[in-house]
Amino acid sequence: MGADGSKSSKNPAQHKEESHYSSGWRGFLSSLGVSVPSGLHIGSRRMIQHKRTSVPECVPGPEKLHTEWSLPNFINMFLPEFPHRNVPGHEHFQILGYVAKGSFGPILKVKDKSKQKTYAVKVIPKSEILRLGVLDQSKEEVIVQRQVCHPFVHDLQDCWQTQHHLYIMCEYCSTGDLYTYWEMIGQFGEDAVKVFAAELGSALGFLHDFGIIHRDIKMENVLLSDQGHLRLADFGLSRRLECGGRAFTICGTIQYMAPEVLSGGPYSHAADWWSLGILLYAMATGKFPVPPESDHCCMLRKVRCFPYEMPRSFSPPFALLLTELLCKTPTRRLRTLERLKRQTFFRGTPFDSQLLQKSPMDLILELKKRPDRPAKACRGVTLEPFPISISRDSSSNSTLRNPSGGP
Ligand SMILES: Nc1ncnc2c1ncn2[C@@H]1O[C@H](COP(=O)(O)OP(=O)(O)OP(=O)(O)O)[C@@H](O)[C@H]1O
Repeated sequence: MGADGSKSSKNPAQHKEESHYSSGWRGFLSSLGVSVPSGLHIGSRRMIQHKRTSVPECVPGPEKLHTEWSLPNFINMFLPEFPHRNVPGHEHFQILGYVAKGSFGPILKVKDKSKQKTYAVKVIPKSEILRLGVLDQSKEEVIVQRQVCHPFVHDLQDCWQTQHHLYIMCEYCSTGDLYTYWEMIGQFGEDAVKVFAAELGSALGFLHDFGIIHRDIKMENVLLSDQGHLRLADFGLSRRLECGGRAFTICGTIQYMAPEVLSGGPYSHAADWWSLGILLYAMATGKFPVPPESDHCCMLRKVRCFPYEMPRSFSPPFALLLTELLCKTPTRRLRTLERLKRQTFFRGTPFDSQLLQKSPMDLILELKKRPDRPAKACRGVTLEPFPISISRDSSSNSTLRNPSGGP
């Protein structure tokens, strides 16, 4: 399947290359004692988009990558962000299972034997990072996640590299992600949406004060604590942007991308607030205002034409909030936490992390007990109908390689 949910038109070389990775991954996971479901296709949606849009022709194939880089270089280029360790750590970690298919490699559930704690570890082949030209972005993910500490942001616990892989380890969230519950319930009432909006808005306000744009706000990246409260995760597309700075890279997940991102910029932190508006709209209605298109040009045309009128079922304060978030002109959009807090929709809502988390999210905890949850939660092992994608145009490659600023 392609990123648009349709059958992809891969040429034989692409098929060969993907099966190379899949079999490599199957071997790797099997060697760690993880059984891989036969339906699993480890060729991510992001990778398909990269191939189509941004891989320069001179990038060597995976076989060459292994032989062309001498071992010290293959390690040095990921230093100092990823300290080198010799083995994945069979003696330290017990692999408990497979969590999801990530964009670049699987996410595994592991137990630290000495601490008796459970973690989620993203295992990324270095060859994928180099093939897709996202070395700096992979470092940016851990630099950003190390810098931030906030009750609604998922913490980075550790990261390291071995000869061929990068490892990014976070605390394991047994409750899973918001997308799973959205799929189970179809839509959420405004009371639940309000709590998630306040928590996610608080996380965005905090990140933006640090100069960080997340760039991939979506339900799959909202993990939930044991009490069902929000933990924003996946900083794989985030970047630091100084006040007044602008970005140009077309990236994110297509149905959540702001018009100024889809058009190739310039854009800034306001783009995350648009994505928040899309997420809240989808939570409350069960569908996206504009369904995902196969490429960003089609999506941009649809977004530009769409009136973003709010359904009559929305309360007036909620409709007003979404109208302000889904404003196509970024400078007029609701784009600060202060302005979010002043919305009538949040009257009486305490924007304090402890007070927001005082009561458990009963709805989530009830849904967590439902027998159909495991089937919804393991969507990572099957092909998804939605595009969860990254798309970059060739002119924007330099932006990804220069995460600390500039176009
Ligand atoms: N710490 C965690 N605890 C529980 N589940 C997790 C954790 N981290 C990730 N997951 C699950 O794995 C999925 C993919 O994780 P993540 O988004 O970090 O990877 P990714 O490689 O960036 O993939 P994608 O491109 O799909 O966003 C999440 O949607 C979530 O369901």
